[in-house]
Amino acid sequence: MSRSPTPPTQLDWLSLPPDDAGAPEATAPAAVPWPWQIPEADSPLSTLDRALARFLQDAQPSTEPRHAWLAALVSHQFGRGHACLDLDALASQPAATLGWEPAALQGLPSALGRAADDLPWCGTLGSPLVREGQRLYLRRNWQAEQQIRDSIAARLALPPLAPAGLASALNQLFAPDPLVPGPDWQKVACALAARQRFTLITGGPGTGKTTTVVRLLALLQDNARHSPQRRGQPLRIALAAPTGKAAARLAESIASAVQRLPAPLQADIPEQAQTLHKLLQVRPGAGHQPPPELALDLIVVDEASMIDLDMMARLLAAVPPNASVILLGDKDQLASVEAGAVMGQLCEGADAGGYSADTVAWLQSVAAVDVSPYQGAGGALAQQTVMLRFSRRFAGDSEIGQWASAVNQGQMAQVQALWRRSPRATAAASASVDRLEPTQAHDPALASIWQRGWSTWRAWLSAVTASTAAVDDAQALQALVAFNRFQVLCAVREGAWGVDGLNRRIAQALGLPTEGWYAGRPVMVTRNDYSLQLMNGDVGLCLRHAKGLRVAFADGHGGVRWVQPSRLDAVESVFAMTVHKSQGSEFEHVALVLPELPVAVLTRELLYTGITRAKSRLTLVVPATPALWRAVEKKVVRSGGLGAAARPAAS
Ligand SMILES: Nc1ncnc2c1ncn2[C@@H]1O[C@H](COP(=O)(O)OP(=O)(O)OP(=O)(O)O)[C@@H](O)[C@H]1O
Repeated sequence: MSRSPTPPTQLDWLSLPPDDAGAPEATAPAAVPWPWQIPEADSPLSTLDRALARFLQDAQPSTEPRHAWLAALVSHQFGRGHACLDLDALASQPAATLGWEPAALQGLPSALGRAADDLPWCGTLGSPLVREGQRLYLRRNWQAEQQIRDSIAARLALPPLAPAGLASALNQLFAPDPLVPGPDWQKVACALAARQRFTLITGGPGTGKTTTVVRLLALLQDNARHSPQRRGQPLRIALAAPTGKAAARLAESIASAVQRLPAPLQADIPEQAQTLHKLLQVRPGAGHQPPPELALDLIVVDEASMIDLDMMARLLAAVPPNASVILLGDKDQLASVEAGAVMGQLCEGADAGGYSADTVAWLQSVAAVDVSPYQGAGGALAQQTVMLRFSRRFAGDSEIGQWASAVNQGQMAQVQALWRRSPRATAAASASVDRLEPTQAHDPALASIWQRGWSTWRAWLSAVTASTAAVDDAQALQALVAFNRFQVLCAVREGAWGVDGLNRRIAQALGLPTEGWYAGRPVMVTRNDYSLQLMNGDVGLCLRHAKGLRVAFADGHGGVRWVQPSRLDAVESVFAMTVHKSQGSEFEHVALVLPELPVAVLTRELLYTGITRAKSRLTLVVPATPALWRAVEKKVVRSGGLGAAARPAAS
């Protein structure tokens, strides 16, 4: 079989150094038999995984077949979102680690971990693979982790900031609330973020991440305006999020939280947020351009759980070393689509706190908050990590909150009790969580869920389609708001319970065409389009505009952008979307549809993310309950070196 040349993207992906920087020289292929013992067609290894192994073998032949296996497995794990191949996990739990069926595992050689000891493609300057302890990386992932760790450590090592009058400002902004149990974590988060240049704030929906940050920004700006060193100059602040939708939502929540501040504190808080792609000038196909140098004093990034390794490394490199970085997110949500679980790993241990005696004493003195029950041996990062625990959205006996918490904590008995307690979806329109166990995808009860979910939007649509008048901007915005109140979320794309099939059947149930452009068609952009300024995940509605059929997108500034359907080459109907795509969005009412079988992607994180997209109503569509139980049991573990265990011990 001929050895195919390596595509340029693969070199880029390995982060190989230039030819003269120590890269292994190509030599004739070794005379060892190619090590795959399973037919290519049945192998869970992709062409790319094999190509990488071949490339390395060609460049620097090894007589040990297990070396090629290791290289292919590192690539395989990268493709599954892991930052590295965890050799311990591979040895102890190969099936769970690789996600392979028993038949595929039979082809796997034994003692692969031992073969990693003399792997020829790692260990030298610029080598394509890097081993750190029991973790084997593609060099680029290792570099990204290093950059993230170094940048965070450098920020945490700077002398603490000491905004004047911090204690009184905190007291002014955070009045005691007897309804909130335990320490005032919002006040703690604000205090810690004011003292150091890197802070992680994690919390479930409605726990007050935005409110806290807005109060922090008010406090810091007030301080800056009164600081003689700054001569009245406010801080330069940027707000960002990984997707267009998340950025728009952040801007909206910030604007509304600013309104609730005392008037003198409202000045100089930005109300525009941008995507990380735009801020960091990431262009598809542009290769690895150096990150821009951002001129700012502080950046707040929301939905940080969606940020992958590469993007986080780029972000931290772009922010000046003495500027503050505040990451907001929910550590328990689905990790990024691309490799890494940066937020989840950096926040490991956040539940327990792990605050040092110094931090506990400092918080007591400056914020009058007692976090001594959360004292522990966390490292420097733990001192700057806060978990907000009280949800004002899902407080008390909120059923969605109970579902979210039981699923998140893997409490199977509680999930089963909640399931039994939920009424059938069509019976009680007032229940905040209801459920349906359809026997087949054409179950008429499903059609009634879709019709009821979009009833306001459909009424609006029939009224405008009955009229010959064109739709104006205000009407288009109303239509988008009405449409976005309800959303069907699926765990998978394919099959009867996946996005593709459901989109068609929902359109039929609503009496709409299943193909082509028509007034009322909701679409989602599936690829970033920089010329149209549309981002992957943006949702628009096709409507009858004065110039003909146009797709209306909210522009994020209270206006509408109209785009000709013919210019949109990467869109799909969006009655249903995957839970992955829904990250960063919320809807009044969510119908969460599970597949019949417990497929690999159906995990606790996916369920939790889907459930928490619902603001006031959740309809669970579960054709077979074992899939639900299995998902609750299945927690995703992504291998990587940013977790607490890999970080330096307590400082
Ligand atoms: N300390 C507080 N006092 C009063 N209301 C608060 C407080 N903190 C948050 N809220 C209210 O709770 C709701 C949720 O707060 P916020 O939007 O800040 O949470 P979040 O964690 O950013 O939510 P999301 O999950 O939407 O990102 C808002 O209506 C906000 O006004």
